[in-house]
Amino acid sequence: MNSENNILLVVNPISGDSEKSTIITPIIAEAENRNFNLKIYETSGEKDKEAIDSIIKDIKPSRILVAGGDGTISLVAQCILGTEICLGIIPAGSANGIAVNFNLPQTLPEQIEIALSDCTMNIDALYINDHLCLHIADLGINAELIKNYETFGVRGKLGYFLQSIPTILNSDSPYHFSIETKDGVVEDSGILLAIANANKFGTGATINPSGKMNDGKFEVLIFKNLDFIEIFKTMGDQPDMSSDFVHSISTDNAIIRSTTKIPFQIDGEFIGEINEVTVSVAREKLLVALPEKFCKLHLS
Ligand SMILES: Nc1ncnc2c1ncn2[C@@H]1O[C@H](COP(=O)(O)OP(=O)(O)OP(=O)(O)O)[C@@H](O)[C@H]1O
Repeated sequence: MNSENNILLVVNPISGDSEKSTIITPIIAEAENRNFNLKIYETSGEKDKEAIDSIIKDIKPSRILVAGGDGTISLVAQCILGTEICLGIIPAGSANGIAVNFNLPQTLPEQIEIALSDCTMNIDALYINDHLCLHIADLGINAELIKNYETFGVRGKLGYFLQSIPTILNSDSPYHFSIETKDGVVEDSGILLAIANANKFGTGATINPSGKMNDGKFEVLIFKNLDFIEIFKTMGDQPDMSSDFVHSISTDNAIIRSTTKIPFQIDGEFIGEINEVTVSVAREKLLVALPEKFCKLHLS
């Protein structure tokens, strides 16, 4: 049984290269306003999961707020998946792909309001080769870009931009993929294969407009080429992309194979170069506090 008034705030002090006191102080004030008992845990990068599991056991929070990036959100999600503990997101990372997907507002007071609100939804999580995925994983040119970005030294959007052209020029794509689902095996080739639980990347590009995060399914999307007109369309919320540009398969289970090893990333973290990926929807859901508009769209 969770203690309704106990709330945990998990802060990653290094995420997004930003000072966190400007986030923590207003959260402390709002928790006092609402008579919550707030405990703060600062991540160290070492054994954080064990430490958070132990605090959860100890104070039985009804909610955990995360002030960090996608990596910290994923860490907390692993601790609370399948429980009644609600996740509240205060985006404070470099890319914030998960927050962008949920259309979280830009200002801190609005973010705190949503993170503490009763507008909650149980969302799907995916297991991909034993890693948890809440957002989007992909094989190909985007993962290659993330790998190059991580070793480049220039952070933020400029770093991605500076890496994008050499990455495209030096890429081994197109790659050949075989996608096995319960409906059979599909063969296709492309520059990028995305496994999408969510709708859009942290850049705002909507690659999976019809995907729902609470339908027990995910989409495998094979992008065939670098068609700049089609890529431009993804900047809208409901892009009507040509089937010559993207091939979409909706499923709850898949094994994806390729003839060569391909760069692979999950939720913005470069995993390595691999040629086989097994994906399934987790039986347990993740309870998240979200903007009303997002919940309405997904529950309609
Ligand atoms: N105190 C710390 N010192 C060094 N590294 C830390 C510390 N706390 C957490 N980390 C590391 O931070 C990483 C997670 O960062 P996170 O994803 O939250 O932020 P980000 O990378 O800036 O944002 P995003 O994932 O949105 O791009 C993990 O690798 C974790 O081990």
